[in-house]
Amino acid sequence: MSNKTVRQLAEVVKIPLERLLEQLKEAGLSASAPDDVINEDEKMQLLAHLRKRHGKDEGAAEGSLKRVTLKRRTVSELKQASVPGSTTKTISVEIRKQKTYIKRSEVTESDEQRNLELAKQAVKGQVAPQTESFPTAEEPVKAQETVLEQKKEAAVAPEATPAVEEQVTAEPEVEHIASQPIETLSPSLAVEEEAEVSPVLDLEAETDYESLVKAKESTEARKKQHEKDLRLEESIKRNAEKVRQQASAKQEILHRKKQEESSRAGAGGRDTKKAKKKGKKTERVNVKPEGKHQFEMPVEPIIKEVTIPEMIIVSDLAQKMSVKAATVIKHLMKLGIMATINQSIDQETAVILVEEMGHKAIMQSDDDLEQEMLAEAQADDDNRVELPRAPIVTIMGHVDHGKTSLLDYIRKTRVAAGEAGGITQHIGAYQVKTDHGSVTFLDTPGHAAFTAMRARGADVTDVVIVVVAADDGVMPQTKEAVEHARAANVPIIVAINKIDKPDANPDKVMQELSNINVLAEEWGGDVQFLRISAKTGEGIDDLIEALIVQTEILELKAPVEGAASGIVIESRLDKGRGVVATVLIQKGTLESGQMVLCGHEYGRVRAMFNENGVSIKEAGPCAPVEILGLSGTPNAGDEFLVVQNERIAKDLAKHREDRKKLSRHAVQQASKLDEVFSRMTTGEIASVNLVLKTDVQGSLEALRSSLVGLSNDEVEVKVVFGGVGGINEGDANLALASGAILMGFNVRADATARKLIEEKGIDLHYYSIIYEAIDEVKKAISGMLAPEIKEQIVGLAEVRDVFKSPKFGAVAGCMVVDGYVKRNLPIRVLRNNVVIFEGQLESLRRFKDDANEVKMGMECGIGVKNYNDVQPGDQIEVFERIEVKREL
Ligand SMILES: Nc1nc2c(ncn2[C@@H]2O[C@H](COP(=O)(O)OP(=O)(O)OP(=O)(O)O)[C@@H](O)[C@H]2O)c(=O)[nH]1
Repeated sequence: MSNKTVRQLAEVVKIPLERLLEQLKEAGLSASAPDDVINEDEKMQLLAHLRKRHGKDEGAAEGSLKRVTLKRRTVSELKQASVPGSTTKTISVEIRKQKTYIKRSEVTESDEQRNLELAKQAVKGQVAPQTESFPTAEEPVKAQETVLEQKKEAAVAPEATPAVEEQVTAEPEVEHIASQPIETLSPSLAVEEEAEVSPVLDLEAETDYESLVKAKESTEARKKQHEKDLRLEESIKRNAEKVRQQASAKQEILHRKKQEESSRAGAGGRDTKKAKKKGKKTERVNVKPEGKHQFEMPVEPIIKEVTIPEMIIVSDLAQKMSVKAATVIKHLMKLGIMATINQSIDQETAVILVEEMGHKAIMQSDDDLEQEMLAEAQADDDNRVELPRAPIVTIMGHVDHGKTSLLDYIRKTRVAAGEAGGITQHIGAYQVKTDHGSVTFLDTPGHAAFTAMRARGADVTDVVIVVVAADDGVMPQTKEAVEHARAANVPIIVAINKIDKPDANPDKVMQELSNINVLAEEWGGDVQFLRISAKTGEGIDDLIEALIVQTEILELKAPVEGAASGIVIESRLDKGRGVVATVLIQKGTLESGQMVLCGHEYGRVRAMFNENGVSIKEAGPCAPVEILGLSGTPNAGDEFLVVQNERIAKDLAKHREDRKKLSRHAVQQASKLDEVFSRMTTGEIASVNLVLKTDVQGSLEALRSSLVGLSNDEVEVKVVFGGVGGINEGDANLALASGAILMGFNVRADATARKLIEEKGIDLHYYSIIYEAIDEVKKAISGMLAPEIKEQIVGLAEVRDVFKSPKFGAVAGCMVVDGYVKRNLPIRVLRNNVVIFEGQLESLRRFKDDANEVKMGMECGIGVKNYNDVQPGDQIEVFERIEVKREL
């Protein structure tokens, strides 16, 4: 606030000196010369005079002045050397600034609201660029906006200035102005505070000083508003801080809890540590808000009801009793059982253990558990209306007799003609529509597949077509097919094929079949015989007719309504589509999108296709369909059913998987020879089923008739299948499916059959004397099986080469492939799994030394006493005779 001379004032307010002198004179001030000094009071006096002269008092000014526009014009010069060394270029830049201030009262309520919002956003750090704001020096946003305005208005002088330079010049200018002390910008007038944003006033238009005062007032009002906003902002911040504090308090509690747990783990011994290492869940501790444990030590022992399935893993049992596995193992040791944490123990042992530990054991059979779960899974099944259904047919026969050709012919003519699109892919089953109804064919030709399915518990086939070539007659596999179909109690239809061939002799076929008790209707029997040609199609319609007739006799029925169930025919993993399973629906209707369980796999049916690859939404009984969406590939023969929800499907699948792991031998335990009598006496069985394999046809017939002759009033001895040759997988499957005992007379099981026999626990007996076999079965059915000497095979060696030795004769260079070979034990020589010699070892050598025993994986030289016909490829079986105590 300094005094100024009249000249200085005229310069500052930019009006001619004379005019100012005149105005001073009019106002009655003493200053009359340019160098006279004017003080603050005189300035105010001049101001009052000017107001009066324009007839404006304060009130009027207040009413009228609502908007003030401040302008500033600056001209500056920029020096620029474009290239180093060249002459410097001077650029003039003129910048005009304009700012409009709106009186506070004009600000509408909505503007205030928006301001409030802005304040809130500022707290959150989300201020959006504004297009309008107030001249509050504190707002950094404002300065930035001013720059934007300047940029818009900057008028570039004749020497065109690049936009970049313009910006460079304009920006610091504003910052500079904003930070300058107010006084230096407006030294002479009482509007200093405004000057921070409006440095130079254009008084030429005699802008009213009063309005500037008003502007000052409105700025104060805005400031107040701003303060209010700031207070709001503060309160928002405080709230945010509160929330933060609460969160960190929570964090603190969690942290403390963890620390407590880890300190307890440190003191709790090895078990807890181990459990942690393995990533097992440790017991959850509830912490009260004050950080206290909720757990209270039980005051008396808790007696639990422990359900025990047929087999249970030690760790699971421990968990059920809420004790450590080590405790269970300790108790098991007391019972004389050494078991590890992952081993399973049987139900009886588990019950004793549970009772011993003071709990109550509830025995639960796996079947009960599964039935319970299934009952929960399936809707009420009993009250559904059953309607006639199509027969399910399997085609069997000897190699090259025309099974595939017959299937192909039916498929091509029937399916392709009836359905648009024709055959697009292979599917394990397909349905043929006829005038009298439909027929479903299982495209798994051969009795091996048929029996393998049965062995897995899937008796799907209603009728078997046995194909016999008219030019070839009944062959070994024809007989096998007949026997397999009979073992399954399935009616047979005989198709005499290739009747178009000149050398066809259907009568011969009929004759041969009658020899194995397959008698044609026209010969007084009960089997339909049809003459067909899979090549020309002759008689095939009649064959289908015959099938329909057979269906009528069988009165096949199935419910159409309700949840579907059936059998898995085959499954595969498709690269593009995932698991593809072909299922045959036996009951109910399967709909796309339903949850299904197949063996130990499950999933929602994502898509469904019929045998022609056409997408369908639902399928009824006897329809074969491909379904997508299962969790894995189920086995052929697995049962499939629709369940209510995924949880049940998952539980059942897991239960089945566990059961499979635990009880591998459960399936066939019921068919042991030494259990025959006890099962007979309990009324469980009334027949002894046998599968016989012999070295020659003669011994087969002799054995068969002798064994069947053992039947009496109480029990029937049935040979479900008899054949010549080594025991193969099909024989093992048949024994499994028909609950039969396998008997090998001078024959052995091949590797695959051995694996299956071992896996399923099938009872297999080898004999080399017919009398022995008969005697054993006789004793079994009369309950007289006494302790006796049993043979146990201890090793098997394969003959790789044969050398002639002057001392020992033929010496077989062998590799021991199983068990061990011992010098003093008896041996047998096998060729193609048939026994060709039984005797003793003459010599056993490793390199040039005599050996007493040679183990699996080692080579040795074997000389067989009194036998010189050993050949490469033969097998030498070493066995010992041990005494077995029988328990009936
Ligand atoms: N002339 C004539 N040839 C036939 C007839 N049926 C089949 N064949 C021929 O017999 C041969 C064997 O037929 P397949 O259908 O492959 O016999 P398969 O029983 O399925 O044979 P495998 O699958 O090996 O067990 C093929 O060359 C067929 O063309 C027929 O009715 N007449």
